[in-house]
Amino acid sequence: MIEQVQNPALEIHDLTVSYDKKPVLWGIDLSVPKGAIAGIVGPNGAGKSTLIKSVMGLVPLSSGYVKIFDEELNTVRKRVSYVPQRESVDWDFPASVLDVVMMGRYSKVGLMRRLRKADLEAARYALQQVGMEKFEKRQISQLSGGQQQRVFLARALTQQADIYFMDEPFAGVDAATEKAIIQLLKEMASQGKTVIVVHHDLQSVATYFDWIIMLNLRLVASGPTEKAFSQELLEETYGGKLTLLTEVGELMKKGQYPTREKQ
Ligand SMILES: Nc1ncnc2c1ncn2[C@@H]1O[C@H](COP(=O)(O)OP(=O)(O)OP(=O)(O)O)[C@@H](O)[C@H]1O
Repeated sequence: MIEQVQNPALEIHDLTVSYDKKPVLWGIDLSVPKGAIAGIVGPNGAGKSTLIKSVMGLVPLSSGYVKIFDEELNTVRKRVSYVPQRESVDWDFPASVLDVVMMGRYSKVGLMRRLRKADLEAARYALQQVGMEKFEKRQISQLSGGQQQRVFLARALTQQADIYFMDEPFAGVDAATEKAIIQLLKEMASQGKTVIVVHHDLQSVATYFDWIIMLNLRLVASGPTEKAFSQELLEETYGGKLTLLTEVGELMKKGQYPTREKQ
């Protein structure tokens, strides 16, 4: 089930990516509508992070192309924000919370311009949005995992981008933080921003995302969650190995699976 959309926020065409000549993504063709909150799901090693990295130009493409708002990445870079996996960052780097969030402004205003009072205000506002305003002077090495994730999100928010790519923003955060983050992402989407998130928890897919990308080396599905998030396609994506799949499938059959409308 692969639904293509007109005038998409993200378009990926015939994308193949290999590491050491071994393909990890194969012939991916998909598009994501503007204003969607899209989840990328698939088993470990399915190529989810690689998909985001290839969109961000961080890994070379063996074939294909990526367009964001119908443009090459370099043309629209200021409209794009990327939140990498928390583990991929050196959190021992000596910087305060405010420093890190202010760094987000550089991608908006350009490296050559000095940051102004308005940038400081934008950074503080972003910290408020993620409930971290009291921590602005704290060294980032002295934060918990969930607090680091919030700071990361605040940094992304200050970029005031139109499309956000986030690699597992809920990894290692507590339930309250996860709720706060998803609320914020939904607000962003309701303002027309497009949010694309690598996600692991299948139980929350239907409540979090209105678009779903199911991946396992090849693209299994890309479409509205209510159409694409089916037992059959889940089995195709995960090879039917997870017992969770059966549980999710049973709930869906009984009509008990939560949907965004019911939330
Ligand atoms: N820099 C790299 N060099 C070589 N192989 C890599 C590299 N990065 C990832 N891989 C391999 O590419 C495949 C896809 O990795 P990727 O991190 O994109 O998967 P993922 O779906 O995000 O996995 P996970 O759910 O475990 O985070 C895996 O087999 C991984 O071992």
